[in-house]
Amino acid sequence: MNTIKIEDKEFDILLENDNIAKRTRLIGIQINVDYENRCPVFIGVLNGSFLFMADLVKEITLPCEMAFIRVSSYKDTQSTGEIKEAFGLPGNLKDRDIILVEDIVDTGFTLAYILKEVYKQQPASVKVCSLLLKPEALKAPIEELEYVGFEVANEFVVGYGLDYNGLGRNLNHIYKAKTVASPLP
Ligand SMILES: O=P(O)(O)OC[C@H]1O[C@H](OP(=O)(O)OP(=O)(O)O)[C@H](O)[C@@H]1O
Ligand SMILES: Nc1nc2[nH]cnc2c(=O)[nH]1
Repeated sequence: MNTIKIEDKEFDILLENDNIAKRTRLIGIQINVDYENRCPVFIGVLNGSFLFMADLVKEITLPCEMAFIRVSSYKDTQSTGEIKEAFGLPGNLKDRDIILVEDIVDTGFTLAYILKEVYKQQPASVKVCSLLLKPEALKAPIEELEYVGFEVANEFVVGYGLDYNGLGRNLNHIYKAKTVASPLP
């Protein structure tokens, strides 16, 4: 199906699962080469990364460890902005090679927060592997962003782990929100 509807919103297909699988395989091969003779720790950022993380690590032939973290956002009572909190970050990352796995990097705020937390533990190295990147939405460059599956336009996407109002994470393909044509003047 090339067009789907989730609640009030229509989506067009953007990336078919075959295409995602091929790109994931290539990224896995590259990581196997880059981390030869090392034992990286893959840290998936929940919820969105769960399918990509699962498919990616199946391509990894190195000895490696895995963990998942969850980042929550909430507003502080002093109205000084949004505060994030990370749950589940392993506490033994000193001198380890870390690969953070994301489904999407949009503004980059989530990743900036996670990177700050990870560096507190003095890891040997930190790289980021994200299936999707929205270059036009990124607020500041992320030098750790080493592996990117696909660059996408600044449009809302859903499927293969990514949700719309909690729905659509189970979709096999990735879809983009249909733009509503503005009425003629
Ligand atoms: O670059 P940013 O603008 O910070 O956006 C990227 C983050 O947004 C999504 O997570 P979300 O907070 O929606 O949680 P989810 O993974 O549970 O859907 C996605 O999984 C990234 O972690
Ligand atoms: N589902 C979804 N989550 C996001 N988080 C940041 N950008 C997006 C997006 O385009 N789609």
